[in-house]
Amino acid sequence: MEYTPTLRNFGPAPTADEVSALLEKIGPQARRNCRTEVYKRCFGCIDLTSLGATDSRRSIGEFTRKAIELPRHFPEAGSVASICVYPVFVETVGLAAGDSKMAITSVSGGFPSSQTYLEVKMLETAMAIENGADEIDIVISIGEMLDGEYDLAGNEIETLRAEIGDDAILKVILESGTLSDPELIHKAATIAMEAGADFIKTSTGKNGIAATPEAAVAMCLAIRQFAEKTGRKVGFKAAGGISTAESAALYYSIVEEILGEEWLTPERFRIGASSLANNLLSEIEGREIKYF
Ligand SMILES: O=C[C@H](O)COP(=O)(O)O
Repeated sequence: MEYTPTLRNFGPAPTADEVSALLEKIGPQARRNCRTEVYKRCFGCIDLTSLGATDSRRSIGEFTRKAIELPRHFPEAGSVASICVYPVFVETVGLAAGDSKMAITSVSGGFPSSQTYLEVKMLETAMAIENGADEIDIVISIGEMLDGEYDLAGNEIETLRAEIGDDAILKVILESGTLSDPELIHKAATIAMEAGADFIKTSTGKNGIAATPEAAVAMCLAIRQFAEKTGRKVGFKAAGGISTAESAALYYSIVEEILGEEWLTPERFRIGASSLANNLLSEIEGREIKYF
């Protein structure tokens, strides 16, 4: 596929000082948002994740059954947004989920390093969708981004977007902790959105520094600029190392402040997490819950 290198300027990247100032401003609201109503909304935005080396068809089947039964055990909390697994378990989730409407997210494209052939990324993605994935999470080519090979990084995403078409939601992970610099995170966000991402996502949770509030601010600003210029409202997914109810409320508050209420639904806001659900359930129920 031909890629036209068109890294357009949708708006300036924030400086580190601007990011800090915005976070300081958001702090009080984030503390006020540490309350049951917000925790419930965060719960409904979770991509409930199991991406372990020891995952098996048995363990993922059990994980899925527990996720499906959440609203029955915890009606106040309700359901999560999706279950997120490795592609080889998409079919397992689908079988265990039965007639439930639980969405299935599959990581793909050589997750978590993205270091494989584009053809392999395409085949892995096509197979995940064929097996029932509704949403695909891929990782931007981090090394190429660090080397300034922006067209190459964008080309890959665009090719995978074309492969997926409208068959699934595409989330692009920027691995913001590795990119580190707000300007580079902002650039990666823009490249991913231009190449067709439906969501941009902070981290894999597998490569050192995971989600940070600073990266979330840089990404949400890029989403806002992109929406203002193109009219397309790309979603934001915070993921990697998010385990406390307070941190979920902080990411919620960043989205609320920068993007507004219309982003605070599972259509535009997700939290990818393997160890957040019990803590949110405990806050919502007002007692310690160890369900997962
Ligand atoms: O995509 C989701 C992340 O891999 C979850 O990371 P976590 O296991 O640190 O919560």
